[in-house]
Amino acid sequence: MTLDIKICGLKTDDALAAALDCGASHVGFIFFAKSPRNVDKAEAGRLRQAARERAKAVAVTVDADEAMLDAIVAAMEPDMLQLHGKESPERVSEVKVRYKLPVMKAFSIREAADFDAVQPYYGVADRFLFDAKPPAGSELPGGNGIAFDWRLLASLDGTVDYMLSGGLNAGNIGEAIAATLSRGIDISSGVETAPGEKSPQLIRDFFRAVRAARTEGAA
Ligand SMILES: O=C(O)c1ccccc1N[C@@H]1O[C@H](COP(=O)(O)O)[C@@H](O)[C@H]1O
Repeated sequence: MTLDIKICGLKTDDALAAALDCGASHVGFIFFAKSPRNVDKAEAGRLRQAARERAKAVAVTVDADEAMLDAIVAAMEPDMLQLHGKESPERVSEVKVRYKLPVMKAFSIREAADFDAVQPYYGVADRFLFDAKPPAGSELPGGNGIAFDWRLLASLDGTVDYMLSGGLNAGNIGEAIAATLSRGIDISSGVETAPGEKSPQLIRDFFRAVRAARTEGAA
């Protein structure tokens, strides 16, 4: 089974190049003013050019309105939208119709009951993303470097297409892959030296750890 790998929160040419050279399937750009990974729309548009034909460019937004989404889509021509706020199923549908792009809907998970919120989005969102609940006081709905209990994912039907995120890094990705049926993984702060500062070396280390885990799992 292929495993999609998304490196999120990219802002620089060197980090983007490392992600693409390592074989990232998705590269993510954050449009959320409070995030240290927030990127200017035009700059994201410039960066995403390098990803064409190599990886899917994902625009990450949080409860964005039409004006903001219109501007992002026009400036960077994403291949996919990641909705990381409290967008309702109706809102997800509207966004899909308006932009004719696949939508990945993010959910915050801390306990089994948090998966109850997912049900209304089946058949609406193209993919799910399961991230940890932000810690109290955090202004970020994602990118907090916190993992949730991956064993909770066992309650999901094996056919559910999701990306696993939240607190992944080179040290725990082997355990995460072994513990879940995830078809995709998504990492941001685990390949940073400081909030918003991506490290090409940590990106390479992460891919090396993924490959080692996959080789081990296949043996
Ligand atoms: O990374 C951010 O700053 C961010 C801001 C707003 C919405 C989502 C954000 N990031 C998402 O968080 C997860 C991964 O986080 P981490 O690996 O735990 O740091 C990923 O889905 C990002 O797209």
